[in-house]
Amino acid sequence: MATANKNLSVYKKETIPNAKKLRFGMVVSEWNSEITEGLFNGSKEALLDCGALPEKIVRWNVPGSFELIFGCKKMANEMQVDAIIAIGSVIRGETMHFDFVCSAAAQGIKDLNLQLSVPVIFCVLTDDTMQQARARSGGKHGNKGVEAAIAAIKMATLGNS
Ligand SMILES: Nc1c(NC[C@H](O)[C@H](O)[C@H](O)CO)[nH]c(=O)[nH]c1=O
Ligand SMILES: CC(=O)[C@@H](O)COP(=O)(O)O
Repeated sequence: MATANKNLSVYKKETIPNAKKLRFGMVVSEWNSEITEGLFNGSKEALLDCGALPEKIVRWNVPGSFELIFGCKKMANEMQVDAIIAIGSVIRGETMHFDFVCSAAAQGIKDLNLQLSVPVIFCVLTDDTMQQARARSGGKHGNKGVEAAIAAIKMATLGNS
């Protein structure tokens, strides 16, 4: 199902475990900061809505989506967190760089989920246009940051119920 047929911000709160005991890491790319700040705000608001405590959410910034990989690895190794949300926005330009950054970020974060003991949630928008990115970071299609927050809670409590 394409995003266009699903609002990214919709969740049934009663089906989400309470997050009050959970600690979250959020690694945020500075590239396309209008978009990544929208993703971060949506994600943090959803975590708080589901019971997370502000003092149990730690944020680090990295230059771009490629650096999300090292930033998440460093956070997992140095901070006591139950899940990490990797937030980025890659928007196609004139060259193939888009393809390499998107692929590297996806593969790198996938690899972290194989290597680390904490889940790393892929909250990286990969859009052809700024319009598409705005639509998915709080616009008409909702906010992928919300979707990522719910995924983080579910993965942090996987197997507990
Ligand atoms: N063009 C975008 C980038 N490019 C930068 C890379 O992510 C990386 O920081 C650089 O290659 C140095 O290692 N990053 C994004 O997150 N979004 C883009 O649209
Ligand atoms: C995703 C990118 O790196 C891209 O936005 C950079 O733009 P360009 O391909 O025109 O150099």
